[in-house]
Amino acid sequence: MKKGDIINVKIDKIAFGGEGLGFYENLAVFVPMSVPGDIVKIKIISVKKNYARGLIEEILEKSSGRIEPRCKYFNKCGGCNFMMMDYKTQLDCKTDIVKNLIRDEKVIVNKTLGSKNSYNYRNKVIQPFGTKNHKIISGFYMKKTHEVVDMDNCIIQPKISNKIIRKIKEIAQKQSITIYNEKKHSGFLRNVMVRVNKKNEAMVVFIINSNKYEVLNPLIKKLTDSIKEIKSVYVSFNTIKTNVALGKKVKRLYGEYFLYEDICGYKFRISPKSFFQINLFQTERLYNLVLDLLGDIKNKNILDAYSGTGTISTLMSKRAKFVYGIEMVESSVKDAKLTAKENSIKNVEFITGKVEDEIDKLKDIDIVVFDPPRKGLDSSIIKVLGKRKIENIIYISCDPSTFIRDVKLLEEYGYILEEVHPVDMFPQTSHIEVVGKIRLKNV
Ligand SMILES: C[S@@+](CC[C@H](N)C(=O)[O-])C[C@H]1O[C@@H](n2cnc3c(N)ncnc32)[C@H](O)[C@@H]1O
Repeated sequence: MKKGDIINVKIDKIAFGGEGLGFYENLAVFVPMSVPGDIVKIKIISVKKNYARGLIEEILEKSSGRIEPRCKYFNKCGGCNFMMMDYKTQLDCKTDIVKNLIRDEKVIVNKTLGSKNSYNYRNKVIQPFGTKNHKIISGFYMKKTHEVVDMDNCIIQPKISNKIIRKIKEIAQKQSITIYNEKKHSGFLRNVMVRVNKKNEAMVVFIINSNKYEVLNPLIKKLTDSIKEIKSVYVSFNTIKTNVALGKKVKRLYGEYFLYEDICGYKFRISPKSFFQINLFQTERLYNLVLDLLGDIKNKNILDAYSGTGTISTLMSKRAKFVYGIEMVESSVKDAKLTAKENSIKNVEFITGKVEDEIDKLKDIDIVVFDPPRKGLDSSIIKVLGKRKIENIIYISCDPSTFIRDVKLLEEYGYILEEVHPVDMFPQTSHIEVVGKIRLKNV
């Protein structure tokens, strides 16, 4: 096989990362945007020793799970790479991907817990601005480029987020606000972040390429006058050449300091820089699943490692003897401490720092709940777990590949993975969240 060849292939399943996988003369062929059961005519774009990749030229036979994507930007944007599958097929594919990664009959892999709202769920969005024919546009970057797709309505975002961003573009255009040019590193307005809570209240953060924000004042006045759901406006200063949207410093320019969010009966504060789960309905289910997997913890000291704004710590505190939270983002820890105070919770302590630096200092831990970022656990943490022989671990992961890597390393120290629950936090996309229950052998 060589680049440029046109072949027909039947898609058997979806591989980790979201691409369809079929076989052609025993060679694995990956096909983006395909659905299991599709028969597709593809053009080969690369050939390696053990596999090839090809792009769909024509769908010869449609899978029964294939649907017409509801988003008009689907072909350009690339963010929702599962939107051409019906929701049941998306969930089945996610379960299958996790099973294929784990490849161990002894581990129970449960069916993926689906989301009631598979659209309009994404309560935090950051969009870059751009210009096209002198018109201000915003959206997401076109697949594998830094070119902004001009988008007025992203259907996985809440309607209010779309409305706010449309209004910002309209006002910014009238007020001749300049837009950041990545290549020249010039222009003022870089991105906007909108966070929305269950009550449909919004926080808007303008990310600017300047240390002076005053030019935003008339825009904010017009925006907040016309959209009453906006409860808080911040500016974030980001004057360096970087792909990271938010700058280090933020300043409140209008309204409240926080948004409040209700989760399982507790009120949590959300600040501009704090991590907060992006699909709220599923978050409650995720957290309840964690509580179920923990079982009876009334005599247990628990560590909530990577605790964010202290959501899981707070929920566990009701049942546990004591809970420690470790989190490196200061504003998140501040939010967590205030939540504990406001809810009169006495049996929690939040520590600002890196998990890898702090975990071994806590000597009385019975159980650990990990919820790390995509890169998973630092190898030094695995070594501490090996030495300390923690009886139970709950591991929440937004990247099953690093989750499996860490599980394999823990197995060398006598831990076993008992069960895994995929939870669909990110409908329409190939992203998968899993919760694993891990325990020490013979305990
Ligand atoms: C996936 S979030 C989980 C937050 C929280 N459990 C929740 O459900 O909202 C991961 C968190 O880990 C924090 N973080 C990333 N690396 C860290 C590290 N090395 N040590 C401590 N916290 C870290 C991030 O700031 C973020 O708040």
